[in-house]
Amino acid sequence: MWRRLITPDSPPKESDALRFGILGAASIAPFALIIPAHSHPEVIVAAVAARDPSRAEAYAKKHRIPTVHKSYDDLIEDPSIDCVYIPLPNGLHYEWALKALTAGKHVLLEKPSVSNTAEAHSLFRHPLFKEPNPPVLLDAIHYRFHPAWQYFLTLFSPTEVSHVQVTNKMVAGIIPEKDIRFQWSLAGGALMDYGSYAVSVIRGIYRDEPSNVVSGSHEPLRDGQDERIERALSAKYEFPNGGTADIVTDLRAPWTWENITSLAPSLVVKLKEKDEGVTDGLRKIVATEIKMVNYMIPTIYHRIHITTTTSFVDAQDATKVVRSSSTKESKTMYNWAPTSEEKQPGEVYWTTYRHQLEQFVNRVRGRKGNGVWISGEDSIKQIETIDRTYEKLGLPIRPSNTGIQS
Ligand SMILES: NC(=O)C1=CN([C@@H]2O[C@H](COP(=O)(O)OP(=O)(O)OC[C@H]3O[C@@H](n4cnc5c(N)ncnc54)[C@H](OP(=O)(O)O)[C@@H]3O)[C@@H](O)[C@H]2O)C=CC1
Ligand SMILES: O=C1OC[C@@H](O)[C@H](O)[C@H]1O
Repeated sequence: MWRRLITPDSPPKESDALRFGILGAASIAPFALIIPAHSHPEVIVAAVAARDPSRAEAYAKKHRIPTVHKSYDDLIEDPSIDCVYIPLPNGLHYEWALKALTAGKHVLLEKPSVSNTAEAHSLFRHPLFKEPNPPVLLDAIHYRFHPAWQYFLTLFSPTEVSHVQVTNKMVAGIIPEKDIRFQWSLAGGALMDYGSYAVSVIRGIYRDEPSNVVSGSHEPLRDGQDERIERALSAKYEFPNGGTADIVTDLRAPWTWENITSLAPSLVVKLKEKDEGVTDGLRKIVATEIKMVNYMIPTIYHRIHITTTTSFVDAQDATKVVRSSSTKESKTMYNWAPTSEEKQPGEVYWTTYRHQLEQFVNRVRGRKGNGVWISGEDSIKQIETIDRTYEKLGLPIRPSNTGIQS
């Protein structure tokens, strides 16, 4: 299993395999595309371009990519390329996605899809999507494609949810201060980066948009540095069903025991308590809490803990708990359930990125796939929630390199 995470089975490529090009010699590309492509018979990573061609050469050699283009534009104009993967800094996503789509390429776009709401509207509602045979564009929120996440969503109905807590923290030292994530001009910030997963999690769990960003706070990268860029951020939301959500994100959290032990991003969903009526003067209340450990890298390890607490309270005074007991079940889902009507392709060693690639290729090929997808409207709402959060906290909306502003 561990070996196949890095060196998965490599079936022969089909003669009409899709040819992908990568913009930038980015750190995430081996995990998000190059390794997943090995096990996909319909995907070839055919080309890469970097601002510095010698960097692209070295990257191509290391990852056995046959073609190196002199510039991002050259790669996009290469008629042999079908799909472009864009792992550029956030602030460049809009510009290069639009260029690639306009050139007729399908686009796998790293998260967060764009810098702000205006860019999101302009990109995902672009007139080119109304033309016949439009290209495919996917906002790469990869964890949503894994069976563990899809299984987790079947454990409750969104209307039952009363509270969600999501924590995505990294300890200091992992991300250097000069990183793209801390640069204003490149649309950096903790909420744009690790925090964007937390935003997508709460929206995915409620299957709705927050009715209100209630409150929040943030911490700057370091005193005296660009105050528009947050190192850490927390926010509270309300949803139309009356439920709430809290997100916490930090890209340089202090090395406390609590932060180290919470490195695997976790989330807790509390369901609305169920009142099961009164018998012999006692009211039965059932409370359910579902915790998912490591929703982001579930292939390596994950657990879904379901705790059900049944309490009997005085029918006249609910604060008097007469007796209470809990049961706990733990579940995992490393592959699609064998009982599903149509067995989905998948292996236990497939990462979230590999599952994502499977569905991306299905869309490009016009195949139904398993139905897991992120629509353009979903991507717009994701960015709108990020912007609403910044506004509530008094932080500026991230800038656009193309002049498009909210
Ligand atoms: N899906 C996931 O799990 C993850 C997604 N990401 C997302 O992927 C994107 C890239 O992240 P990551 O790979 O960590 O970043 P890197 O810094 O490793 O890569 C970014 C690439 O962007 C290019 N680039 C172009 N212009 C600039 C510029 N002005 N400054 C810096 N780099 C520039 C560089 O390419 P060149 O080689 O041409 O110089 C560089 O290789 C981000 O949007 C991030 O949010 C990141 C990590 C995980
Ligand atoms: O997308 C991401 O996921 C993993 C994090 O380490 C990273 O900062 C982020 O860009």
